[in-house]
Amino acid sequence: MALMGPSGSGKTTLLNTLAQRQTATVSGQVLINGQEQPRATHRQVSAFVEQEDTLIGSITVRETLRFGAKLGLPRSIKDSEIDSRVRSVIAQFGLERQTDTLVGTPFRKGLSGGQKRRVSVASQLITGPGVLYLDEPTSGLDSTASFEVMSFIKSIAKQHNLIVIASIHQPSTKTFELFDQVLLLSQGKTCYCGDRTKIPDHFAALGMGLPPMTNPAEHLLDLTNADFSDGQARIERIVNHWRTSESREELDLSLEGVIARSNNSAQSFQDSSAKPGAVNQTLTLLHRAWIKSYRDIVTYWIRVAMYLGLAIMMGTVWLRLSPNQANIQPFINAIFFGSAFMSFMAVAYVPAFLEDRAIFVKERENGLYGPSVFLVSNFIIGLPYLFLISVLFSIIAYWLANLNPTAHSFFMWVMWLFLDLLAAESLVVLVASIIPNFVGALAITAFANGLWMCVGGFLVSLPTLNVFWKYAFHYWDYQAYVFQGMMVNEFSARTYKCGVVSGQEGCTCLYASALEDQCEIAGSAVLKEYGYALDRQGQWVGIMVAIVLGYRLAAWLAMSIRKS
Ligand SMILES: Nc1ncnc2c1ncn2[C@@H]1O[C@H](COP(=O)(O)OP(=O)(O)OP(=O)(O)O)[C@@H](O)[C@H]1O
Repeated sequence: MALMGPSGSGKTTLLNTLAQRQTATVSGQVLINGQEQPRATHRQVSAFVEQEDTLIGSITVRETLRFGAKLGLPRSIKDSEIDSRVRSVIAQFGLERQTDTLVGTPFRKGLSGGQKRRVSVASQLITGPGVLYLDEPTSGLDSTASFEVMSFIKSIAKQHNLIVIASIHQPSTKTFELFDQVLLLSQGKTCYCGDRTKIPDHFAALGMGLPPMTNPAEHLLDLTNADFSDGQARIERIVNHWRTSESREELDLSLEGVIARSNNSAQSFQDSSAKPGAVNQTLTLLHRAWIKSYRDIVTYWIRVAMYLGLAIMMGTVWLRLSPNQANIQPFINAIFFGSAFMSFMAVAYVPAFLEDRAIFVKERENGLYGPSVFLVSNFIIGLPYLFLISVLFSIIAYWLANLNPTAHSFFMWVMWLFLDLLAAESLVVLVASIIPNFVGALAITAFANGLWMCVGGFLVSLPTLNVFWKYAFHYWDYQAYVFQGMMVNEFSARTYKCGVVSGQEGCTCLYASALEDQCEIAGSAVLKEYGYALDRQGQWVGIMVAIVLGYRLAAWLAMSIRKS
C-alpha cells in the first residue's frame, strides 16, 4: 500500500501510529487481524525502515545482515541457518556482487544510494516480519533507483505474503503501478483508500479524471494540495466524495468482516521469550563494535594518532628534565598536562559515540535490545583501546620528560592515565546520552572538563579554593584523583638537588626536608606542601572506579528515560 499525500498531510504521523512508534496524542484503534495487540506484538510481527539509512559504514553487506539476524532471531536458530537466510535475502535483493563490499564511510566508498536502501530494507526482513513499514523508501533516489528498490520489495512481498505499507512522495508512473493499494491523505484526512486501479474512475466521478499523458501520482498530489487556487474547497469535495463512495462502503464492510471473524478465533503470535538473551546480544554487539573499531579510523585510530602527537609534543617540551629544584615546578606542570589535558581531549570521542547511539536508537525502536546491552558492550570495547592509548602515550612522554625513572612508577603512571581516560570517556558517554547533539555534547563536555581542571587543586590549591567549589565539586573531580596519584608517583620516593648560589658556600633549598644538610630535597616535602597523603592511592583508585561506574549508571538512566 502506498501512503501518499502532499507535504504535511500526515503520512509520517499515520505510519508511526500504525507501527506504534510514537507517543503523539492520537485517538482510535490500531488492529492487527481485527484485534488490538500490545506494543510488543507489533514489534514482533512488523519491521520499520526509516527514511535515513542508519547503517554501519565499516561493515560489509553480509555482516550487516548477519548481525541483524543474530540480534533479532530466536537463539534456537543455528548459525548455519542464519547464514543460509542471509544468502537468500542477499540474492532476493540482487546484492550478490556486493556481498563483501563495505556499506561505505566518508573515507571509504562503498555502496550506491539505491544499494544502501536495499540493504536497509533487507536487514529488517531478515527476521521474517509479516508487516513492513517503509518511511519514504525512495527519498534521495533517482527514478530508476526508486523503481529498482520498490520492485525488489514488491517481489519479496509477493513471495513471502508480506504486507508493505510505504509512505511515498512522488513516485514515477512505473513505481506507482507497483502498488496494489493507495491511501491518499490531505490535511490528516482520508481522500481515498483502496485499489489503485479504481482510482481513475473514483476521481472521474468528481470531474477530476486523469488527463492523458500524466503521471497519476503527480495528478493526485496536485488535487490534494491546498496551496493551489480553490485548493481548500476542492479537498473538501474530495473528502466528502470519499466518505459517501462505494469504495468506502466496501472497505467498511470488509473491515467489519475481519473484526467479526477475529472475535471468533483467538490469534496467537510468535513467542517473544525465544529472543536471544542479553549475554548473546552483548557478545554480538561486541563482535560488531570490534570489527568497526579496527576498520573505522574515526572510532579510535584518529584519537590514537592525536595522543601520539601530544606525547611527542609533551616529551620534547619537557625534554629530559634533570631532578633539581628548578625543575620541580615543570615536573608538576607536566603531571597536570598529562592528567587534565589528556582527559580534556576525550571530547574527540563525541562523534563516534553519537554515531553508535543513532544505531542503538533505531535498533531499540525495532525492539532488538535495550540500553543495558548497548552500554555494557560500549564500555567493554573501549577498554583495550584506552589501554593502548595510555601505554603508547606513556612510553613516549614519560621517558622523554624524565619523570620518576623506575619501572614501578612507570606502570603506576600508565594505570593513572588509563583510569583518567576511562573516566573522561564515561563523561562523554553520559553527556552525549543526555544531549545527543554534536555541538551541544561537545560544548558541555568541554565545559565540564574545564570545571574539573579548575577545582582539581592544582590551579588553585585546596586550602585557597572557596568552599562552594570545594564541597560542591572537588570531591568527585576525577582529574583531581589522577593528579594526586601521579604527584605521589613522582614525588614520594625521589630526591631533587637544591640550588647553589654562586660565590657562596652551601646551598638554598626551596622545600625544607630532612635531606637539606645534604643539599637535597625529599620529594615528599613537595607532597606535604600540597597536603597529599603518601598512602592513600588504593582509596583514590577505588574512588575513580566509583566515578566511572557512576557516570555509566547515570548514562543508563538517561538512555532509559530518553527514547529518541
Ligand atoms: N490526522 C491528523 N490530524 C491532525 N493533525 C495531524 C494529523 N496527521 C498529522 N498531523 C499533524 O500534521 C503535521 C504534519 O504531519 P506529518 O509530518 O505526518 O506529515 P507528512 O505528510 O509526513 O509530511 P512530509 O511529507 O513533509 O514529511 C504534524 O504536525 C502532525 O502532528
